[in-house]
Amino acid sequence: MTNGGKSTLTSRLHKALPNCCVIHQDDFYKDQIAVGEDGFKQWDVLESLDMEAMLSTVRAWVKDPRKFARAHGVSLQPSASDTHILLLDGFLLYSYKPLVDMYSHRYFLTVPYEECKRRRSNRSYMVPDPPGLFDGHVWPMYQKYKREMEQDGVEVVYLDGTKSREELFRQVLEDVQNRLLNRS
Ligand SMILES: Nc1ncnc2c1ncn2[C@@H]1O[C@H](COP(=O)(O)OP(=O)(O)OP(=O)(O)O)[C@@H](O)[C@H]1O
Ligand SMILES: NC(=O)c1ccc[n+]([C@@H]2O[C@H](CO)[C@@H](O)[C@H]2O)c1
Repeated sequence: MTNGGKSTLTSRLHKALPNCCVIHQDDFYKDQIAVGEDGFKQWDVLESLDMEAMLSTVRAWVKDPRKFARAHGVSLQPSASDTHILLLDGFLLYSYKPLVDMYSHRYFLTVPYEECKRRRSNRSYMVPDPPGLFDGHVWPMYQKYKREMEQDGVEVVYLDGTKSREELFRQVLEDVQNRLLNRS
């Protein structure tokens, strides 16, 4: 969800994991964002993101992670490990069918409504939120997509975004490391 702490956690994991690349969904916003029936620019709908371009970027990593890492300035471990990790950071990652089944791990950070609204009110996006956007658009869209995701049976590991940054980082790092070990 918005302001759950995704970018903060992603950045920590990126630094800690070897051979690790990151793709941010926010980098795939279209140039033109439509105005909806709710009267707001539709920042929080899937149609405002160029998901085909994001999918192509993910596929480029899948095809050749080394080449992808080099092209994105990620330094690779010269030695043994042939494990490559791609982190995706985004608020609508589990609502775009072509990507959903490609993930090996799915995490979902949540915070209560009040905390989400409080954090959001302290943020300054490239385009500032107009008055009423949170309750009139952001929150209802969050609820809609989350409901659809659950109805579609997409399995995610929910993370409590009110935990400290350190605790969240440790929890996910441990989980990822365990899964990587169990895989081999
Ligand atoms: N574990 C945490 N505890 C308290 N505050 C946090 C925590 N993680 C992040 N924050 C703060 O919450 C705000 C949102 O964090 P962040 O940018 O990581 O969220 P996000 O989910 O990527 O947001 P969005 O995608 O909606 O822009 C920031 O001000 C950040 O410093
Ligand atoms: N990245 C942007 O340009 C931008 C502009 C306006 C609003 N947002 C918000 O970012 C969140 C996703 O990270 C969504 O909730 C958007 O409303 C982003």
